[in-house]
Amino acid sequence: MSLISTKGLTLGYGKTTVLSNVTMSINAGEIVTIVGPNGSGKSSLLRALIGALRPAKGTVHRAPGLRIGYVPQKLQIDATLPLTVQRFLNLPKRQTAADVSDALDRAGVPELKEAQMSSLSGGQFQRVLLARALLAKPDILILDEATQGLDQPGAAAFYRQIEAVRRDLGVAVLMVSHDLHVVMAASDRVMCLNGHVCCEGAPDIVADAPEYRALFGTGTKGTLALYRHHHDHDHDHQHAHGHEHENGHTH
Ligand SMILES: Nc1ncnc2c1ncn2[C@@H]1O[C@H](COP(=O)(O)OP(=O)(O)OP(=O)(O)O)[C@@H](O)[C@H]1O
Repeated sequence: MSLISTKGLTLGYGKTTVLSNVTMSINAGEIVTIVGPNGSGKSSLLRALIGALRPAKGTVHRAPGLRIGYVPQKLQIDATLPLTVQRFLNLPKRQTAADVSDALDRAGVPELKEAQMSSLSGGQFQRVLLARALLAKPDILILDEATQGLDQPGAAAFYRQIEAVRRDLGVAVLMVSHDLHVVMAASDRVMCLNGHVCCEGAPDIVADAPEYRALFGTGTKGTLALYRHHHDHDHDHQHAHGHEHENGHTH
């Protein structure tokens, strides 16, 4: 059953198109990962899927009554504000103590309930954001580079937690990630974006993929489980890796 799908989805800001003609669908219980260079439209796609960005063209369809748990790439919290994890999880909607405990358990951080938000490590913070997303009792979790800033063991542990959540709750997971070697192992399907859907496929097929390396550089050669990459087109808008967004929108 399809939870979210798009047809001919084109996204842009003002006159600039950032993503063209995306047709995709996420089924119940699947783990799908979106990869792609900086500025390739990954976050924009997620924002369109959750309804926060209007399509320039095409459509987004969400199953009726669909509940989405969204984990943003970053969340700024005023460090001077005294705010415990428990209180944070009760914003903006009051939750039962049992639901808060259950969400923190599932996110793997039951001990953080009384901790100050400002005292959390990067990995702990992401798990609290995961707990917050779980409070929505989601059919699908949408995570935007949730492991950014975590070291490799931290990222791997986070993905194991996501897999456990999927196993226990049967939620679908759609995530953007740069941790390719970890992600490849954990995903049912991988979508590579570069202004359009560049390729899509099962991650477990290790292939020599020159086009993929052309996108991601060769620095990662040998450390990645590459997937088969059928490429039948050229890119007229390659983005440099590490590209800073011109409009001050940085991650
Ligand atoms: N609010 C906005 N207003 C104008 N342009 C935007 C806005 N948000 C994103 N963009 C631009 O759209 C393009 C795609 O951005 P997006 O954040 O979707 O890419 P991304 O693949 O998620 O990048 P990254 O890997 O760096 O997070 C970029 O060129 C970016 O500068």
